[in-house]
Amino acid sequence: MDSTERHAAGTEHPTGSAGAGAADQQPDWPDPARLREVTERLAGAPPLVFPAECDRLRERLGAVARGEALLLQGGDCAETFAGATQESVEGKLRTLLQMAVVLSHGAALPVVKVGRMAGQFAKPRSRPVERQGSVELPVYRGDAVNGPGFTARDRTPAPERLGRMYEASATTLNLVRALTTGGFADLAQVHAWNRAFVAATPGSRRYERVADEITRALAFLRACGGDTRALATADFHVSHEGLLLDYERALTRTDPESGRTYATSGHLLWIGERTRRLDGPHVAFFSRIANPIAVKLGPSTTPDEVLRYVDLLDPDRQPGRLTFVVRMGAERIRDALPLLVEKAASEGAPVCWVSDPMHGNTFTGDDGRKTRRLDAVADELKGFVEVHRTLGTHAGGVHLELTGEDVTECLGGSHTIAPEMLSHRYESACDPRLNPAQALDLAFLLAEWYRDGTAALS
Ligand SMILES: O=C[C@H](O)[C@H](O)COP(=O)(O)O
Ligand SMILES: C=C(OP(=O)(O)O)C(=O)O
Ligand SMILES: [Mn+2]
Repeated sequence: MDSTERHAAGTEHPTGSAGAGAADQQPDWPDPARLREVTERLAGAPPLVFPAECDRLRERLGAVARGEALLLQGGDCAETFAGATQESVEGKLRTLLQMAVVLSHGAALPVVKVGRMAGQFAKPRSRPVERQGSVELPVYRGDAVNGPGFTARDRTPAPERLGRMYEASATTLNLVRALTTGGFADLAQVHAWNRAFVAATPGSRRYERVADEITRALAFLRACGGDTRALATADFHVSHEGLLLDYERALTRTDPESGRTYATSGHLLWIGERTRRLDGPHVAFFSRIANPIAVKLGPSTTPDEVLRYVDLLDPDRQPGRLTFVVRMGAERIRDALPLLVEKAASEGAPVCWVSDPMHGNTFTGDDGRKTRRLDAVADELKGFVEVHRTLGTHAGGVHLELTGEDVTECLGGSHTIAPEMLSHRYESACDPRLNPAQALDLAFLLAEWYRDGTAALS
């Protein structure tokens, strides 16, 4: 058996198939032979990301763990193959870069930018099937698995989609790399976009103050002989939920220099709330890859579980290796988070704490669409910052579902989206995303909380 075959076979693979029981949330592939063919091909394909890039992100996240930087992570809930276009990738990048400038100014810290991009094609779901009238079909699990149309043909999991996931990820990464090393990320240009947003935003006096300060800071930088183009190369990495273990195992590679094994499907992978079973195959797989990794923590998480994740996933206590992304809901964050943070701090675990204020605040509106109120999202984020301020720990950043297009999927914001507007442009393949104005609203609020504290601000 050559190394390619070993990768595909699983049992002798460096990331193995350990972990009790079957992996949660895996598709019911109807044709295992076809699945094997596809994963064997992927096991011989070039890596999408390289070990040195993953190590670099881990170092940058080490600064977040030490309180010297912030993490901004964002992108679609579910990427689609059709969405791997220049326009769509540019829009998300632009929004994230704009947010990063605002946050960096507010917190006076560098911002580590990570897209939910170039691999976010698979979804865990609450229910395995969807029923419409008397017809029941497998639920849509992301373009990596099946199609969104409510037909048996679309909904049958098709392994060749894993090959298309690899290709769409490569296309997206190519765009990300080109855009972040070209003039697109020039700080002066990004700030000009922010000024345009502020000018077009109703009641934006508070934003104007921040935008004026950034304008002055840029003028000062130039006066000192600095060059905003020197900042044009944005350090940008990509991430996704490492959900489909067949795909992830096929794309692991062992670095001949260090002998360490990396998932090469993305720089950072995370374990979702639905697959974080301590004795499960996802945790076992993640314990064997050297990438920076994250775990989503929902409201049922206990302090002891937090410690077990640290022991299993970051036994060397390496700053930047492990990030906890908390998604409790606005009503629970202030009660549920302190015990978890205190437990990790008392053990000296050098983890990053990041808020996902989206997934605990989803509800289904009268028209049957999933949505989120920006007020609730902001409230959870504020609660997250408050908890850390009270404990004297570092609120390490934010993880958001957002898009660069003017969609109408979440409610509220300074360009108010009202419930009757949801149908205008609801395009998400899964969960409702912030549009660029809502994402920037949140960035300006968060920047104020970092700068001035949360107490004095509404
Ligand atoms: O993105 C997260 C989950 O996949 C999503 O919230 C699940 O949605 P569902 O409850 O509609 O299955
Ligand atoms: C599935 C997701 O979140 P969670 O695992 O936190 O529910 C997600 O980030 O899209
Ligand atoms: Mn989601």
